[in-house]
Amino acid sequence: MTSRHDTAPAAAPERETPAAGTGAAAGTPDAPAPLGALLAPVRTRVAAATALQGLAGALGLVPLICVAEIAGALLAPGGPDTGPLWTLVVAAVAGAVAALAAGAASTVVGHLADNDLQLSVRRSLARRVARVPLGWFAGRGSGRVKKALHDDISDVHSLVAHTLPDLAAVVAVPVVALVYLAAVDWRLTLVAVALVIGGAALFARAMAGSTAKMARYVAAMGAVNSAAVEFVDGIQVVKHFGHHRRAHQRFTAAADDFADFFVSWTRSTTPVAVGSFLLLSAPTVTVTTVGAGALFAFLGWSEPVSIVAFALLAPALCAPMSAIGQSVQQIQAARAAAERVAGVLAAPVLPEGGAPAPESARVVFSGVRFAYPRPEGAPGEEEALRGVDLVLEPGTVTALVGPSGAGKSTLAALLARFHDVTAGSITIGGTDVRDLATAELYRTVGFVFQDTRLLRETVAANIAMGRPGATREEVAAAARAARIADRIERLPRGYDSVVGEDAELSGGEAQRVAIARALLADTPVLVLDEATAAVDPEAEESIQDALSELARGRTVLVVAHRLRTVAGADRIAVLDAGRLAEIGTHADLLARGGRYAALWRAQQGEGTDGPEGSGRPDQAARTGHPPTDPGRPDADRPDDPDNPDEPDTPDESDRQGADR
Ligand SMILES: Nc1ncnc2c1ncn2[C@@H]1O[C@H](COP(=O)(O)OP(=O)(O)OP(=O)(O)O)[C@@H](O)[C@H]1O
Repeated sequence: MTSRHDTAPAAAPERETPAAGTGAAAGTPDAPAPLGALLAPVRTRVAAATALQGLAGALGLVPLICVAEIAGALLAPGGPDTGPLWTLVVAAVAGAVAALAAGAASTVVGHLADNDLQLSVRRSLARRVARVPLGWFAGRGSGRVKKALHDDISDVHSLVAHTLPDLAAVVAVPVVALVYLAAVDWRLTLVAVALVIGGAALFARAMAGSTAKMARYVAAMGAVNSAAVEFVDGIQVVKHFGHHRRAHQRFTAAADDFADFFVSWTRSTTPVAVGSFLLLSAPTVTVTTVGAGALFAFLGWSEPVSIVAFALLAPALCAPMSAIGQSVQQIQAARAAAERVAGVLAAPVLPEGGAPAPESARVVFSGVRFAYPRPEGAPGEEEALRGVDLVLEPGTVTALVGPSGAGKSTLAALLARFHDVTAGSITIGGTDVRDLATAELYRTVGFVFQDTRLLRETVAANIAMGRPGATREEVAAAARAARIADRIERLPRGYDSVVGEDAELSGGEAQRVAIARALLADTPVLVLDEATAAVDPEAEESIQDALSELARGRTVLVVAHRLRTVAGADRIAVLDAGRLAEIGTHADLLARGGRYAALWRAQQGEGTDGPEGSGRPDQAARTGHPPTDPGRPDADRPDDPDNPDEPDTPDESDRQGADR
């Protein structure tokens, strides 16, 4: 196919705004750190909120300063000076009111900025997530998006709306207090500062090596968690095989190890940490400075009245110390959160084309190669598909079979563009799937996979997702065709029952709702993953009937793990180690005596055939297609590769370019 795509990497990463429209790519040398990039759109307002909170903290000291000044005026050595009294009272009240107003303004500005930031980040995430390949979600994508949208944004919220403004107050309050107290009495100020320095030094000692100790703490906690999960998750196996004592011992050993480490850590740090908190506590600072003030007054070094200022304001010097530790932790959490958000915002997206709807439903896989993206730093690259050529003719059912890991699901997922091919191309009606807009692609290709997800909406809405605007009659007709209408009508509110609330559907029922959705979507091309491996025979029968209905008249690619369910397909393509090994009808392939015949015999031997154990594929019921050739003798004995009556069909794999 077109050379443009032949050299294009899978899902050519197209970098978008890394963080809320900042226009710089995180991770590049000149890019701002993710947190800076994330906050850029609201930087001015965050700065304003921070400044206002700092101002509020400083203004909050004004009443205390005024009280100290009033005391100074009333206790003046030459007798009470009532002159500045009213001015000081007014200043105290004005300071208190202004502090409240600045604090409130900071809260409003900070929260509005945070609100806009959350909205823009969530929108950016939603835009990005809508354009990443569906295959991205199969990895760790869903969890990452959930964390980015919820937990990480809440960490950034704490930073913008609370931590940064509070940090400003934490810095402004001691600075203003220090300046005022130094002006009142520098000797007493030195005493207070000595306490702060002593407390901070002890705190630093208590925290020495805390990074390594924290890592050990996390590891020990992780060991307890995994032992607990292993114990609970594997309880059935463990009990069955009589290993409960060993599993229990592993859990208690991990818990003991954690407890021992924690006790030794706290034992070594507690005395120093407690000393630090004692030195920095308000009673210690007050008692010490007041005591020192009394001594200094006795020695004639200080005015006795300055004791009042220190009694009121010295605690403000060290009160914020504990808040700083907490703020630093929150900033670290927000930085990590911003990195994760930037990671999701930088997820590779699928480039889209604008080609018109394909004119036919003929699908051509041409030299398709694909390797899953490896996690960063992981060595090597193993191809899941190594050059597959395959044509799906309109209106036919093609089954993909082969051993586990052969690449069946991968090939099917590429047609639904869960990923883009690494090399080669996939066309529908001659148009490369990469040239179609996503909406056009999904109007053309429908899929029903084993892992069915229904939204927490009404059953009708879940089915109508296949065709927005479908009438209730159309929804009900699709449900009938998908053999799920009876079950829906028995729900408390019928089609208006909400999935997960009053519509608790089993896996097989959810599967049929998905089939009804696909029926309503009425796409000319369908990708089906055999979906009946885990359901009981009755449900399997219903699902197969529904699938047969769905397959009628479309170009269908069905991934099959159990051969009997697809023995009636128009063609069966056998994949092996990422290559097309054989292709033909069930009868052709049995006659060929190759890999398919071996797989078929192996599955017969496993007795996986159930009622069809005789080897008679119930062709019409399985795929909605008539048997390949009901008149042929082998139609009655398709499992017999040695059937002498089997016509020697040409090996279609040669035409399909198999075994490249
Ligand atoms: N998300 C993924 N990331 C990395 N490698 C993957 C991923 N999914 C599948 N693979 C690998 O790609 C190869 C083909 O897997 P695929 O699921 O397509 O095989 P399959 O034939 O459908 O197997 P099964 O019958 O067991 O479902 C395997 O080696 C598998 O380990």
